[in-house]
Amino acid sequence: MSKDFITLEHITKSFDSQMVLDDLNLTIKENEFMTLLGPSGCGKTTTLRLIGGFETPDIGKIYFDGQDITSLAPNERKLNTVFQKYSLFPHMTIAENIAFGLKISKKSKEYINDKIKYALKLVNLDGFEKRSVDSLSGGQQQRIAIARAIVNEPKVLLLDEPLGALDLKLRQDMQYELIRLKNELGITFLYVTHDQEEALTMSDSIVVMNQGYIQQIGTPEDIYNEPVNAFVADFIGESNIIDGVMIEDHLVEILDTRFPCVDEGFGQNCPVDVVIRPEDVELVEPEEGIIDGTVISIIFKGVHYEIEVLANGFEWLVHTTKMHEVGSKVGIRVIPFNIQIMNKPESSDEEAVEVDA
Ligand SMILES: Nc1ncnc2c1ncn2[C@@H]1O[C@H](COP(=O)(O)OP(=O)(O)OP(=O)(O)O)[C@@H](O)[C@H]1O
Repeated sequence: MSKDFITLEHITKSFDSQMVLDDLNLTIKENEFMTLLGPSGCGKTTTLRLIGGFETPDIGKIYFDGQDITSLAPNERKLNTVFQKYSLFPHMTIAENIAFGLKISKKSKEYINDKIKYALKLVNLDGFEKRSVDSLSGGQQQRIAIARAIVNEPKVLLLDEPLGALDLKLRQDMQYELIRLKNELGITFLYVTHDQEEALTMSDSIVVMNQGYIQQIGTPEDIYNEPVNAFVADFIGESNIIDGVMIEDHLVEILDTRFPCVDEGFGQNCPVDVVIRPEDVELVEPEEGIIDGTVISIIFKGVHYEIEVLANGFEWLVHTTKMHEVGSKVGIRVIPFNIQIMNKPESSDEEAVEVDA
């Protein structure tokens, strides 16, 4: 198991009396690719900027490899940050851009030239030294920004939506490049995105945030398959989220219908949130399922059809490879294992969730 590398302890941060982070605790392991994921304004960038040294916490401590770095300036931390706007210097060549940090730290010409070659090779842009910034595509510029960060040999790369400006195909290519870089260089990555698919693809672990609180920390599989609450389930992938009542262990009632499930220990007649993924809903002949409904819309999505079925007043989202017709009657079946039961939040305010990082 890798050692703890960056630790945030009881971090609180406000701007203009607005609390943005409230008692945030987080540990990032060495060589981990950790992603902060959450809706706009939930505090992801602020968390990254605190670690990078661009903001100071009101309360709390930040440790890097055992050392308290809370009050160190950004250039005194062995971290490099790549922001969404890659901020290359337009009047410099690619080589000059990459060399910028190394020149400031007064490295020899030979060392700098070797590093430029090495970094360009790593980001698959060999031979681009003399090119101007203008002559590069957005994706190539982004790769140069990453190369510029890498030559400083940071132990940690902080990436704030670094692929946000790229089109889908380039994003996907760059996602693979970043994973490759992480594996080749053994750098610890802290990555910020609001794109759940990107987070699921790239991360060793995902931190789901909402309104300044951590909702869940886990592997992509954990977060997708075992969301701790309806917010996480809704944010990560599509879901049917339905009010329910736990009748007893292994039996939940939703939409006036009883569904067998595998959960237990909620107590009798406990109100719960029931989450069912669209790919886990099976459409069968009427009366062969647990509940009957009518197909109200069908969209072809390439790999599957996205179908809405109205059953007992609820519009079920279903992903299936089988064709159906709008207006047809269907039965809905869900195997007990695919029904996730969650406690309802205690109040409408988002609650902090105790997590083991
Ligand atoms: N320097 C600042 N001054 C005042 N308010 C700020 C400042 N920086 C951030 N905030 C506020 O703090 C909250 C969290 O911002 P933050 O940028 O951390 O969110 P985020 O999750 O990264 O959002 P996004 O995905 O939109 O970038 C927002 O309400 C934002 O307006």
